[in-house]
Amino acid sequence: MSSGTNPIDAPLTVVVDIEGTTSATGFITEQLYPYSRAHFGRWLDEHGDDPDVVRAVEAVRELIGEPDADDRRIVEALNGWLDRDEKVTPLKALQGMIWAEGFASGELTSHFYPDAIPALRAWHAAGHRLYIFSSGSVAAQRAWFGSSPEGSLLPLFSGHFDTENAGPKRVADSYRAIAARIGELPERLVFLSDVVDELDAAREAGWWTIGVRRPDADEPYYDRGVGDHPETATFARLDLDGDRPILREP
Ligand SMILES: CSCCC(=O)C(=O)COP(=O)(O)O
Ligand SMILES: [Mg+2]
Repeated sequence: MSSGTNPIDAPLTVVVDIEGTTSATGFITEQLYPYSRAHFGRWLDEHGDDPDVVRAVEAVRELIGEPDADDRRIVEALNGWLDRDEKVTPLKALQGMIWAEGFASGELTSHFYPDAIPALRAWHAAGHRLYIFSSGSVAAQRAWFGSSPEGSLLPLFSGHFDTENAGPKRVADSYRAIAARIGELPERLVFLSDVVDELDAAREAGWWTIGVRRPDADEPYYDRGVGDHPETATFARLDLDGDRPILREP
């Protein structure tokens, strides 16, 4: 993919995580998770023939090793993963479909830290390409960023990556796949996340990393910290003007 690679003096490309980075984990676990829990059964009833739902249900059956699992058992498995906040791809796929409906009807709203939207807008205006890499599915990402309190932020983004189209977030090959997909050299890519294992994986792939540690983050994320990655509580400190990201003094 070197033909699509940005020139070395082009602005750095920024890839952001959502939960714990642009947005509060507690908001997602307290608003979005219960909403999906309340709607899994209805969704399978009403959309069971939709090819995306069929694919997700088959993936659940395979993961739980029960090829004949009925809808009741599928919902039970989904809720079990939700209870343990396991970022399982078919769970995230079904949540994304359900949340998209919730956002469209106005039942759901999204949350962004006060520094996140101004920084994303400024980086975009300065010519940085922006992408999202989240365990939340692409459908969930589009619904979330499409319904921000300041209107749709989707025009700011050049693309979306999730565990289905890129791979697990704690695996370096997922970051290599993203770099290849967007035609960018690893040293031109900056990843922002609250999870140290994700930051480690991105760095292993040759990316710059910034650990985002929000003061209001729930345990265990805040307590785990971001290891030896540069750390900030706010996007406002991030200077992307040079050939590497720099954190300004707070
Ligand atoms: C609002 S998008 C969906 C959020 C979600 O379900 C999730 O698991 C987010 O995890 P992240 O990788 O963004 O920390
Ligand atoms: Mg996160």
